[in-house]
Order: sequence, then structure tokens, then C-alpha cells
Amino acid sequence: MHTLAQDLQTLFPQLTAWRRDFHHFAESGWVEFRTAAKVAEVLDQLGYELAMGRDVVDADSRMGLPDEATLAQAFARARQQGAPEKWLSAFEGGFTGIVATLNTGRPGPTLAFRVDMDALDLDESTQDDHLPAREGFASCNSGMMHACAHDGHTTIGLGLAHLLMQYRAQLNGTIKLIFQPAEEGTRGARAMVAAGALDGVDYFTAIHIGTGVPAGTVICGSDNFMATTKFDVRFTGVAAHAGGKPEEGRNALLAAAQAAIGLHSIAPHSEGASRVNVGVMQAGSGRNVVPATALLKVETRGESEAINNYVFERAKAVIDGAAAMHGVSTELRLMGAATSSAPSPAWVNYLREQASQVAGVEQAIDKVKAPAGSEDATLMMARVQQNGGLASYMVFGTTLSAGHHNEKFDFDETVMLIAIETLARTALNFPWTRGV
Ligand SMILES: O=C(O)C[C@H](NC(=O)Cc1c[nH]c2ccccc12)C(=O)O
Repeated sequence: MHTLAQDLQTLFPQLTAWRRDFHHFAESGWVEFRTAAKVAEVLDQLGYELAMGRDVVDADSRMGLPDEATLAQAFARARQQGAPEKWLSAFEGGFTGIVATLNTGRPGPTLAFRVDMDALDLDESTQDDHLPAREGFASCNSGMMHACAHDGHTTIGLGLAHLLMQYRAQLNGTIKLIFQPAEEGTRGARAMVAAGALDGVDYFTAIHIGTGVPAGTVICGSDNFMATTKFDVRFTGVAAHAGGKPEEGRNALLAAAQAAIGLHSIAPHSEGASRVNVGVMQAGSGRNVVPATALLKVETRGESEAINNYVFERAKAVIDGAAAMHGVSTELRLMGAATSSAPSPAWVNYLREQASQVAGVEQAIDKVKAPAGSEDATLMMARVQQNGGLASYMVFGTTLSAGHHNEKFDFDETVMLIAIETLARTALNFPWTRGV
């Protein structure tokens, strides 16, 4: 009688092959065309019922969508890079979400597991001290890199799919595997929630690997994600001859610069952590032209929704004031959003029990203190909880070669075995008789 761990060891070469393929053909948010098509192909081969594209991604709720030309170029590239043609068309236009369903036909709840698939907009290191470069699977797509382990997350989703189908006779109820696009910038979850992808889910678990958590440690109820609002601001002034008629100009660059300094001067909140970051500033057109256009890419964050709303409202006031100083107009466009996380204690307790059984897990804990970025899985968690279900977010610690979002980021691939076994146990050990 073989064990889950033994089955996973047998699967490990396939897991690393999947991960390294996703890593090499890294695709950013909303253009995960090849990635999604490959995922769909594997899930179909395993026997899952698939809902994809517009059936699980609401068009009008997508945030931070690239322009049509970018979508079309990335779609053509995916086809050229070998995306399985049978599955590719479902995702065209930026609908790269998948929900795979295993319905056992026996009474029981619906358990959902969510992974994200998108890469970051980053050029990967080509140095020999970076393993993916040394081993020949660094990203082949310029400006796109898996520097937050979403290639590992996608592989964990496929490994879990493989194992649960293998053990399906021991399951009851329904299993849903959610493969989400565009987590970076908190852009994709909102559209999957709006499409109803989370409706009917009784128990929801999202995952992340790394994040600075040491190898051997599993966090079972991450509650330190910050609510966040992502937005672009376009400033429009009046161009004029900088030497001859400066008084006729209205300087969009100065307005944006004023706004940037003002945004970073917003007072912190006494009740919890808050953040503001102006990540991008673009402005002007020529040395001797009073700049008529400027763009800021900004994010606000707060330990709670209320704190993030405080920062965002102050940010809008600062932007309006800076625009008034320079007589320019502004257009603010929302590009992403996520809420703070509130895991369900009963589900956290159950997940901790499952993680504690896995070889290689030295400690399974509920949470860590420090605010740790943001995650739009929090929107999925909130929807499940609003519907009366339970939800949590797990982090599987691992050794990292560099920090997340760094061009030399890499992780110890064996962490995928721990994550898959934990999630498989969560489904297989569910106390089906317990009131469901
Ligand atoms: O706000 C975003 O764009 C989402 C993005 N999310 C992540 O990077 C995932 C994440 C959440 N918490 C941590 C902590 C460390 C690394 C990564 C993460 C972030 O926080 O910038």
C-alpha cells in the first residue's frame, strides 16, 4: 500500500517539468494564454470538468487589463510558443481563468482550492548564479518573470488535481480547483468572483509559497494581508513654448511631482499599518515644451478596509490639490483592489491538523504578525464567507535564493510536495459525516 508521500515522490519529476515549463514561458497578468491552455490540457486529460474563459471571468470586472494590441500580441506569442490549440481560444482577449470540478456523485460539501498563474513584469537574471538561468529554463519572454512563485502555485494546483483524481474513490461531495489570472496588482480575483466562480463553495483554501516564511513552517490562517487600492492618475495641462511663452503653459509634470511628494506625506493611521507608493511617474514630451501630460501609477494599502479607505480618500484630496496648484485636470482610473484577510478559525484549525501530519512540516502555525503585502484571494475568501462558508489562506515556507519580486528569485521545488500533500489531506480527511 503506497502512501500519499510515495505517490508524490513518483510524481515529482513531472511536477518539476511542469514548473520549469511555466517558468520558462512566463506570462504576466491577463496574458497567461499558454499557461492556461497547458493547465486546461492537463486537467482535461485527468478527467476534470472544465469551466474556462468568459464562463468564469466577468469581462467588466477585470481590472488593469492590458490594451487590445498587447493582448493580441501575447496571444499570438502563446500560439507560436506551443499553446495547445484545442484550449487556447477560450482565453482570447484576456479571460485566462479556469475552474476544474471533480464531482464524486456522493453527498458532501464543496471544497475549493485556489492558485494563481501570473508572472511579474520583470526581466529575469541571466547570471550563472541564478539556477533557472544556469539550468536553461529562465524566462524566454522579455519583461516577464515568475518572481513570486506563481509557477510553483500553478504546478501545485496540477499536482493536487492529479492526486485527488487518483484517490477520488475516497472523496465525497465536490472538489473545485481555481486557477486565477492577474493576482499581481490584485486584478483578477474580482472578475472571477463577479462571474460566480466562488458561489456554492463551502470550504475555500488559497495558498502561497515563500514570503519569507522559513522552510518547514506552514502558516494556516494568514490574516496579515493589507487592503489595497491600485490606481493610475493622468494629469492634463497645456503645452507652451518653455522659453518664449511659459506663462501660457500649464505644467502637468510639476502637478504630478507635487502630487507624488504629497502622497508620500499622508499621515499614517494610529489604528494600524498603512502604505502609499507612487511606483511610476511618466511626464512631458520635450526639453523645451511645458509638459502637458503626466501619468502616476499609485497604490494605497491599509491593515483594514477602513485604514485603506482613509489613505485613498486623502490621496484623492492630495491629487486634486496638486492639480489645482498648476491649473491642470486629472483622470483617476482604478486598476486593482483587494481587502484585508479574515480567515475562518474553524477552518484554520482543521488545516493546521492536516499540515501537522505531513513529513517535512516542522511547525504548523496560525499566523505571523507583520503586515505582508496584499492578496486578492481575500476577495474570494470574503465571498465564500458571505455565503456562509469557511475560508483561509496558507503559506508554505521554503528557502529562497532572493526576495520576492527580485530578478534572482527562486525557491526550493520540494516545497511543492509539502503543499500538495497538505491540500490532498485536507480533502481526503474531511470529516464528511460532520453535519454536511
Ligand atoms: O498588491 C499586490 O500587487 C499583490 C502583491 N502580492 C504579493 O506579492 C503576494 C504576497 C502577499 N504577501 C506577501 C509577502 C511576501 C511576498 C509576497 C507576498 C503585493 O503585495 O504587492
